[in-house]
Amino acid sequence: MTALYKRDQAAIANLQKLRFFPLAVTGGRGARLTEENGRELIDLSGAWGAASLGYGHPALVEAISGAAANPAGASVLSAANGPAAALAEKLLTAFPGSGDNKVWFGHSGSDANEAVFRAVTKATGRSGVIAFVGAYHGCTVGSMAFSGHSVQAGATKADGLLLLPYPDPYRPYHDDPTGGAILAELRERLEAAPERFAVAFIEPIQSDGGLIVPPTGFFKAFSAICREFNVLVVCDEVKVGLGRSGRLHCFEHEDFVPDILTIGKGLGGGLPLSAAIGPARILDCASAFAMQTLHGNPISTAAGLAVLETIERDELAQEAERKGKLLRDGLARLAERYQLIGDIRGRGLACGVDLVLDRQTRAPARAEAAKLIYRAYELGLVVYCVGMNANVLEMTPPLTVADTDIVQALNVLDRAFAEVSDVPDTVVSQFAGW
Ligand SMILES: Cc1ncc(COP(=O)(O)O)c(/C=N/[C@@H]2CCCCNC2=O)c1O
Repeated sequence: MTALYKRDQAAIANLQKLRFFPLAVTGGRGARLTEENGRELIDLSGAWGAASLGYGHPALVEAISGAAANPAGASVLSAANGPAAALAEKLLTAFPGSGDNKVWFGHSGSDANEAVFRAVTKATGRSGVIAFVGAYHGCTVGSMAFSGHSVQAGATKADGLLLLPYPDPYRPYHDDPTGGAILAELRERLEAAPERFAVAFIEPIQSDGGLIVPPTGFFKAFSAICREFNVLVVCDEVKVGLGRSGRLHCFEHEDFVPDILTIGKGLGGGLPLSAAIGPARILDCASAFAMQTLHGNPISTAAGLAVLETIERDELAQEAERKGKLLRDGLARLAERYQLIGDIRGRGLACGVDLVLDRQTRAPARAEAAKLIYRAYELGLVVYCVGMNANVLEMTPPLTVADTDIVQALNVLDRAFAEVSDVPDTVVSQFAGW
C-alpha cells in the first residue's frame, strides 16, 4: 500500500469509495495508469468507462486547455456558451429520434437520469416508472428510486415503480432465454393500469447488473408494447453508449429508437459531463426545474465535443467492434483452461466474464472474483467486477486501447486465473467492494 493510498484513507470519505485493491494513481497515458512508485498498469476498466479516449489524449488536452484559457462563462444556467451550444447541436444531429428534440446537460449519469424522470412525470402527469432488477441508473435519491441493483436495495423506491427481471440468456427468467415471459408480464401490468406508467428506463446492455446482453429482439418488442400504452422509453447508455458497443448508440443493435437517450461517463472523456436527448415537450416542460450551477460548463462541453469528433474521425466505434472481438477471442482461449469462467459476453468494448463455482449450476463465484481482480492488480492490470453477486469481470477499456495492451492484459489475466487461489481471504477482506 503506497503512501498516497494511506493519505487517501486518512482524508477522503468512505461514502464515495468502491474499492477492491489499493490502487493509487499519479498519472496516466493511453490505456495505462501510473502509480506513485512508477509502476504502470493497464486499465481494462477505463475508469468504469469514463476514460473513453484513455488518458492524456491530445485532442482532449487541446480542447480542455483552450477552453480553460478563455472560459466562456461557467455554465448554461443563466447564459448561453459556444461549446455547450455546439455540443448540443452535434448530439441532436447524431440522435435518430424523430421530431423536435432538445439536449439537457448534467454532470453525471445519475443527475441525467434523475432529471429525465422528474421531467417526464411532470410533463405527462403520470407517476409510474418501469425499470429492471439489477439496473444501476445512479446514486442520487431520484435515480436510486428507480434503480434495481443490490447496492441500492436500501434506497427509497419510487411509489409507482415496477421492476421487471432483466432478460439474461445465461440465467433465463422462467427458463425462457427469449425474454418472452418478461414481455408477457409487462403487457399484463400495463393492461391492468393503462394510464399509470409514464416511463420505462432500460439499459441496452445491463452493465452494473452483470454486463448482460439481452436476447435479440427483446427491446424492439419491449418498446413497441410501451408505445401501445404511451409509456416513454428512456435508453440509459451512460456506460455502453458513444461507440463502446461497436455502434455509436448501443440501441442500434436492438433495432429500435428510444424516446429519450441518456449518456455520460465517456462523453466527457474523464471530465464530469452527461446529457439527455429527448422531445422538447419533455425537456422544455419547465424552467429552473433541473438545474445545477455548473451544468453545461464550457470546459466539460469542449471536452465532449473533442470526444465526439475523435470517435467520428478515428472510427472508434468500428475499432471497438474489432478490438472487442480480439478481447473475447482471447478470453475464450482462457475459458478452455479455467473452469471458473462460466460465460463470456458483450458487444464491442463492453465485455463481461461471468465467474461461476460450477458450470452446471452457474452459482456465482463472488469470493473468487474478488481474489482474481486483486491478483490482477498485483500483476499490473486494473479490472473490476459487477453483477448482483459481484462475480462478473467488467471490461470497458478506453476505445483507444492498443491491440498490444489487450494482448498483454490477457496474459496477465491468464496468470491471475492460475494464481487466484493463492490470494489470502485476509487480503481481499480489507476492501469493501460492492
Ligand atoms: C448505466 C449507468 N447509468 C447511470 C450511471 C450513473 O452514472 P454516474 O456514476 O456518473 O452518476 C451508471 C454508473 N455506473 C457505476 C458508477 C458507480 C460505481 C460502479 N460502476 C459504475 O460504472 C451506469 O453504469
